[in-house]
Amino acid sequence: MEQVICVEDLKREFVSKKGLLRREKKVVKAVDGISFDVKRGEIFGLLGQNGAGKTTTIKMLTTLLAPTSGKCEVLGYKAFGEEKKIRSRINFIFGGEMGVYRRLSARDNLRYFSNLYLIPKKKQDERIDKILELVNLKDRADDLAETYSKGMIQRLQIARGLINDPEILFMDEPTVGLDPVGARMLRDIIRRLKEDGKTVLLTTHNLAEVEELCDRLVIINKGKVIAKGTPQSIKGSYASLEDSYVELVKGVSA
Ligand SMILES: Nc1ncnc2c1ncn2[C@@H]1O[C@H](COP(=O)(O)OP(=O)(O)OP(=O)(O)O)[C@@H](O)[C@H]1O
Repeated sequence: MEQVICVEDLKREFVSKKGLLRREKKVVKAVDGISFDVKRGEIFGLLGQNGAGKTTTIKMLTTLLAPTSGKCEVLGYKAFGEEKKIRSRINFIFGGEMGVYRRLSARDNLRYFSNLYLIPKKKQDERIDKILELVNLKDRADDLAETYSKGMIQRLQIARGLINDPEILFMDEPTVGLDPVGARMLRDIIRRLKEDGKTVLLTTHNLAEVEELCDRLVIINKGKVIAKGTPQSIKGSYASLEDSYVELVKGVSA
């Protein structure tokens, strides 16, 4: 299978000033030499405790943040240096309620983002209808987003993330704050994206979700990879992936 993400010994440091006179430098190694790859069509999980370096990694992969060093390639191009070749072919969704206009309907939100991506007017209606259908928003497509539930807003965010028909969709905690029904609907959508041939890289703190959805995953802790493989291989002889995860994280923190 074709590799669409390749990360090797990737590092990102942040330097901040501390102390009363802000003369002391503090270096945070947010991502400290991680390596993994993602193949086309996979649902790939990026897991780790708060502050492990997940968002920093996603920002580098989505061309929003420059690495300090290491290899960070997406669709065969350098995420920093060749970002123009990547941007039109990927998209990302961050959990929470940012990224859509609440004073517009779902349809108008999607028209707006279609225009930003320079999607020809002729193609827009067909694509928007198809996406609204996929995320189960067709019935409410013309109501203002401010009247939507949290789950509907989250689905509208996914719709926004699909507007450029991306080959890779990055999702940072897509089911955060959703009730069980809403979260399940979202997982169904993610599975349908895979059936459609898309690659999905997601972060989540929900281990059952990872077990259910992900083909492979990597667990990072303090910027370093502590485990990678299929949910089954990481679970090993533990009763659940969660048990195995807790032991792994405890092991490196001891
Ligand atoms: N702009 C920044 N300046 C300084 N430190 C930063 C910056 N961005 C992130 N960090 C630090 O880098 C480390 C990794 O942060 P990151 O947001 O990548 O973690 P995360 O795994 O996404 O966490 P969470 O699950 O809480 O979202 C943390 O220690 C964080 O404080």
